[in-house]
Amino acid sequence: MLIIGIAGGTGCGKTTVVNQILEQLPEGQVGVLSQDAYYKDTSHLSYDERVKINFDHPRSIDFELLEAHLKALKKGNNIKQPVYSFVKHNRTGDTILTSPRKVMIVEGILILTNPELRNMFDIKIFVHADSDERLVRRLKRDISERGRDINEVLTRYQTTLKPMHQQFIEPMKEYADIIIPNNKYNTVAVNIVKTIINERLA
Ligand SMILES: Nc1ncnc2c1ncn2[C@@H]1O[C@H](COP(=O)(O)OP(=O)(O)O)[C@@H](O)[C@H]1O
Ligand SMILES: Nc1ccn([C@@H]2O[C@H](COP(=O)(O)O)[C@@H](O)[C@H]2O)c(=O)n1
Repeated sequence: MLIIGIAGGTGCGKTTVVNQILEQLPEGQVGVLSQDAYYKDTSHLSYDERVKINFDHPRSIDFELLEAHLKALKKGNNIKQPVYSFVKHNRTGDTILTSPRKVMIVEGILILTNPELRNMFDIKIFVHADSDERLVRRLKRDISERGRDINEVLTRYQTTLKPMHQQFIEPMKEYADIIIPNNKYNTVAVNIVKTIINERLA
């Protein structure tokens, strides 16, 4: 199994890059684990308490479960990937049955901060977009898709997102094998990653 880790700040385009990679590749050969599915279970908290969580700090992620799932897939076992709701700030209780594939992609803002997980990646990719571009994208996406308003996004950006990005995410570039500049759609870089994957699948 070839395991590719794709990191980068919120709104840099990780999900978009993953979807571009998956386009035209043979169906069922490449699987995806999203760090967002591994936000810790917060069922014991009220909604008002959940809203206040710092979702950009590594402690908000259930890395133990993510690592256990990746190890299980590597051994050839199926896993049940949790489904997360950005509206409820919690897991929904549903799961998605995920089978091992020849190539597994793990994507998320903080996946390179965890040394055990980082060591499992054969290729580490960091997607870069400037912070103003990421903020604009995040505003548009969170308002249209994640049930937020402008005040929520900007307050979260100033209080947690920006400082956590500087403290935990940006320094992870140091570990990257490939940095994809993504202020604009970058088909050249995506095609290079696709070529590497196709070689593995051949
Ligand atoms: N290169 C790009 N140029 C313009 N918009 C982009 C680009 N990449 C992604 N987007 C848009 O920005 C938003 C955030 O992208 P997404 O892939 O969800 O980022 P991430 O997964 O890193 O948070 C989405 O609405 C997406 O369509
Ligand atoms: N309940 C939550 C959980 C996370 N977030 C934000 O999501 C961002 C990470 O996801 P991307 O798809 O943007 O990489 C992260 O910056 C968290 O602030 C949230 O808003 N609510």
